Amino acid sequence: MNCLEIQDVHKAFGGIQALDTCSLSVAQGTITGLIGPNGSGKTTLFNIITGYERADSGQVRFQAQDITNKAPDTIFRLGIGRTFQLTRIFPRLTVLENMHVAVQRTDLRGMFRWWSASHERQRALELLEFVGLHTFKDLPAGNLSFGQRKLLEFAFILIAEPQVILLDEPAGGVNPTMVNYLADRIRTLNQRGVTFLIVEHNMEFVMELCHRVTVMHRGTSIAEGTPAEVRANPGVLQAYLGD
Ligand SMILES: Nc1ncnc2c1ncn2[C@@H]1O[C@H](COP(=O)(O)OP(=O)(O)OP(=O)(O)O)[C@@H](O)[C@H]1O
Repeated sequence: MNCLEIQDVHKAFGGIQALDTCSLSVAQGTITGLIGPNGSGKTTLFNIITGYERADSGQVRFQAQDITNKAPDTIFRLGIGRTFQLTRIFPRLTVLENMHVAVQRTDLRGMFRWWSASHERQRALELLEFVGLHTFKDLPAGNLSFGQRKLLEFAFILIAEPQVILLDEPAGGVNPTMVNYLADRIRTLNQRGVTFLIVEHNMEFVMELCHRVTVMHRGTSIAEGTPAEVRANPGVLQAYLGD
């Protein structure tokens, strides 16, 4: 079953057609990679799925429900969490305080009104432990490395227990040990039933981690399959070489 379906989405920025009749689907319970050359429309597609950009036309469905152009907080509440290419943390607050801020953000406040302060703290600590940051909980988040900040952002979205998680370049600028650790956390969550859609330029990471891979080129999906199928597809190499 597909949990996410994108159908014939168009999006232009002025004269630039960022998405052009873009269709793809993400099967429930998979880790799906979204790859493609720079400027092929991957981040624009993420922004449209999560409500940060409006589609000019086309449809986005989540669990068979039309979510096209709904507000980001509505989509988040429905169960789609995402991270961004650049991290969004408060550097002078501690790691734990950053977790509390994440809970307090408007889009989460309504969902967790019933949380007591102690429950919130316990859940925040559990998630910090899950992403391996619990020993840093009392340090300013600004002291964290770039990779650790990405793990902290990952913990933010886990607060809401999303069914689908969209990760935008999770391995970009992150050292290899941290990349392996992140892959392990993604696999663990996937085994618990979370579906992933991951934009990533690190091919080794994508090919080892993902069950399915979709390739974008000039605003549309040009190939889809297992990592081995995509790797063997001559059209994919052509897209990267710039036809
Ligand atoms: N807000 C915007 N205003 C104008 N043009 C934009 C905007 N966002 C994206 N674009 C353009 O749309 C096209 C697709 O960009 P997008 O960032 O979605 O590609 P991408 O595949 O994510 O690239 P990258 O791998 O470099 O992150 C590019 O030509 C880009 O310059």
